[in-house]
Amino acid sequence: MDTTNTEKKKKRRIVIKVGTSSLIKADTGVIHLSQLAKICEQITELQKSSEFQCAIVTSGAVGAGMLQLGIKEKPKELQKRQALAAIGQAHLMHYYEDMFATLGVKTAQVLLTLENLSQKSQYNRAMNTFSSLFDYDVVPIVNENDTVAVEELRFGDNDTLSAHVASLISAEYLFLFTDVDGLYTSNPMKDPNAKRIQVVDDINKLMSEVDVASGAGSAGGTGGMVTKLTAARIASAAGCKTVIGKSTDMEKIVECALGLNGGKGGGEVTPSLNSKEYTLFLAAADAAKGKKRWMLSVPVKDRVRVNKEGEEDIKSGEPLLVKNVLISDSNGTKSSSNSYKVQDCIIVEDEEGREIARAIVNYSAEDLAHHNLRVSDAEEEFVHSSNLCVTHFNEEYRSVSRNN
Ligand SMILES: N[C@@H](CCC(=O)OP(=O)(O)O)C(=O)O
Repeated sequence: MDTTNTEKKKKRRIVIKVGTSSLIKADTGVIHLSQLAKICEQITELQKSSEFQCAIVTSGAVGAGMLQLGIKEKPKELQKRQALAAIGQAHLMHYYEDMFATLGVKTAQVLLTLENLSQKSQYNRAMNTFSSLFDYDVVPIVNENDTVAVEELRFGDNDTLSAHVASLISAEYLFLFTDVDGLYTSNPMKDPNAKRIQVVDDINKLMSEVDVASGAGSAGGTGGMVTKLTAARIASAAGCKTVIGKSTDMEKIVECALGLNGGKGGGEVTPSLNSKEYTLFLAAADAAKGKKRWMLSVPVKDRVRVNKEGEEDIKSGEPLLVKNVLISDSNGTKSSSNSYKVQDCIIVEDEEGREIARAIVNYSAEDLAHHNLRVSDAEEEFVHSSNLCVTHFNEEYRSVSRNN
């Protein structure tokens, strides 16, 4: 066979997010070295297989900073946490670098803020940088740039950051490793009837069935189940599958999800996955691309509800018209906090308040609330179709978008 013309095989990209609870021992506050070693070994195996390119999103900078200064309780003041992150980040990277160097893998530190990704030019720069890092066969180790992030432009938690990274690098899988073995119907520590959810293909349905708030994060971390669902929704819209599982089960989860043990499936979802100890979120059949994908990284300013007609239009790729946006009615019932401006990014909800899309709007809340505009400009586009990114996926949405 002529190998000179053989196309270079595209590698499968994977994002692995490791939470504070997996890296710092809760009782002593020290780095969990054996766990860190396991994570690095697992990633080394994937990276050296020539099939995968891996990025790590790691928490633990604040925890490592606390360890350095001998502080036992996480301070409430943001400023102090940001200082601790600055102290701990270098310490954390030192552990990763040492461990990976022993295993023969090179690493890079990438610190990002939501503000970076919300600027299209910086988003593109970051995308290209990741691409070059992968070409150099280096593992990017990502964290939020905690020291400079301002409140309104912070990811705030690394679950969300990891989903943005997965979207940015077109990852096939996002693994959210934590101290629980998946998403439960309620808190398994308190409710003996709590059941683990195996496969999720409709986040909105799931949110109506699950007591998400009960699955809060650990004391050392920031995220919980709510942030994991937000992450899964972003990743799914970007065409990436999300897995939530225990970091101690990392090896078997990664092997199973990626199809490394069975071989044949090549990582595709099979019914046999249903019996594994993690929760798998499926990806959108039609992943958002280009500008629509970038929109997933633009901070959301408000939420707006639409009627059934508006929902149908969004589903079939049509623009959202002014007349289909629900604004305050004569009883004063409001569908949004009315604070968005022209060209802001908002979440579009159905009549029941379930997220269906992200949108960049042509009118401000004030414009819309103005009666004259509503009557005369009802057929105007509130959002152009190129500025609408669907973030809700189930069978109905998939089959509609497939047919278009
Ligand atoms: N950027 C922060 C992590 C914030 C965070 O999301 O923590 P976690 O809930 O443990 O994933 C740090 O490095 O400490």
